Amino acid sequence: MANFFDLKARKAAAANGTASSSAEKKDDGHARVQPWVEKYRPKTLSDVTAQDHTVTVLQRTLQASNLPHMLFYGPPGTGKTSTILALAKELFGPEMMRSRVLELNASDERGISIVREKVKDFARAQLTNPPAGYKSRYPCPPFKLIILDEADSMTQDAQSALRRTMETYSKITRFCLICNYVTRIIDPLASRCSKFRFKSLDQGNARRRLEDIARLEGVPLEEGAVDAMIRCSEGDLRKAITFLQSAARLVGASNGDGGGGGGGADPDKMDVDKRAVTVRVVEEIAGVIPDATIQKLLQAMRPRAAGETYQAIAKVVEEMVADGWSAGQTMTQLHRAVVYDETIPDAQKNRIVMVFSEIDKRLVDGADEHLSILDLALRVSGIMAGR
Ligand SMILES: Nc1ncnc2c1ncn2[C@@H]1O[C@H](COP(=O)(O)OP(=O)(O)OP(=O)(O)O)[C@@H](O)[C@H]1O
Repeated sequence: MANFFDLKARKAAAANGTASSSAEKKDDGHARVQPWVEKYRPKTLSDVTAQDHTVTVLQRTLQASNLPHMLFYGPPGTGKTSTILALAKELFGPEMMRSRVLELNASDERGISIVREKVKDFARAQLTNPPAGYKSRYPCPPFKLIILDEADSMTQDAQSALRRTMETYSKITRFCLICNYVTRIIDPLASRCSKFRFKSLDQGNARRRLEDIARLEGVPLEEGAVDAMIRCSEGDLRKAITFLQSAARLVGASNGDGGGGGGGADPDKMDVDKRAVTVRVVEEIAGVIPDATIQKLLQAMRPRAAGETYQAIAKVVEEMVADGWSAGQTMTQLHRAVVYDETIPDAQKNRIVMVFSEIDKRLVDGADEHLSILDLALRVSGIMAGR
């Protein structure tokens, strides 16, 4: 039964580790670039990092060959999809994955008709039996698994319809709902599931993973580059790995094709100075304004003699606009810089935050970016000066 769409099949193949190197070659013999997020997607539960509690509980359910309905929730890029795919693979084995697992997540797969047709059809379908001898390698328990990624984007009607399907076919079909916002899952559905919270990856784990990938791909890293990837990705490991791959391609620092040949760097072939991934390259790819620029703006906003403040701020803002930095990005980074600045008293920070929210709304309403940032900087500067 071909339950996977093309995309899903490719994703699952990558998850299964079945994307052979020959499959990565185009007909003309050139290597096709494989996203490192897929290449390094955890293949087993024990490959999943930083989600120890969840992994331990799931490993127990694996030993018991039984699964409850599950709800995985948490921020993007923290391993939710990888975990359920790894679990499914360990439970059913690669051969039976095709007939026992249905994964849906595309944006057009959220309406009630999908739940009524595709999900229900799969949920009530007879189980196919594993080939002889297969069970000795994989538990392959007598149920199927439906993975609904981005379940928080399902309409309320679709979620209500799902509730019934879940109940009716629970003997032969288990569900795993995946979402970022658990509050968007209706209560009757959430209460039928065991909930697993995925947390943002901490610095240590994210660093180890990124450094491992860089080593395997032969990517030299400037000091601080991994920190920059972690900072710019805000706990989203998918984003961080993508930054690493994009940066490596930009500086021509990965082995072979940029899709990675593995095996580590060859120091003889590599001009480390020229080809290392730098902090600046990472920040550029991430669209992050250099720290020095934000500090310059903050410096201009510090209290100074009357009349000079406007000139100092206007000059920096003008340079930033000329460099193409967006108001949104400036606001995000300036906000962080101000909030973490211990020299600014809390009472002032409270007032400053109000200014940020006001300007943010104004920008959403379509106000001019240059003028809005200028206004923001001047008003925050005024508050910092005690006015
Ligand atoms: N905990 C983790 N351990 C190892 N790799 C991880 C982890 N989290 C994320 N990754 C890496 O990031 C990629 C994306 O992870 P995954 O798709 O599982 O995230 P997700 O939580 O399902 O994200 P989203 O909510 O955006 O769907 C994986 O292919 C893997 O390379």
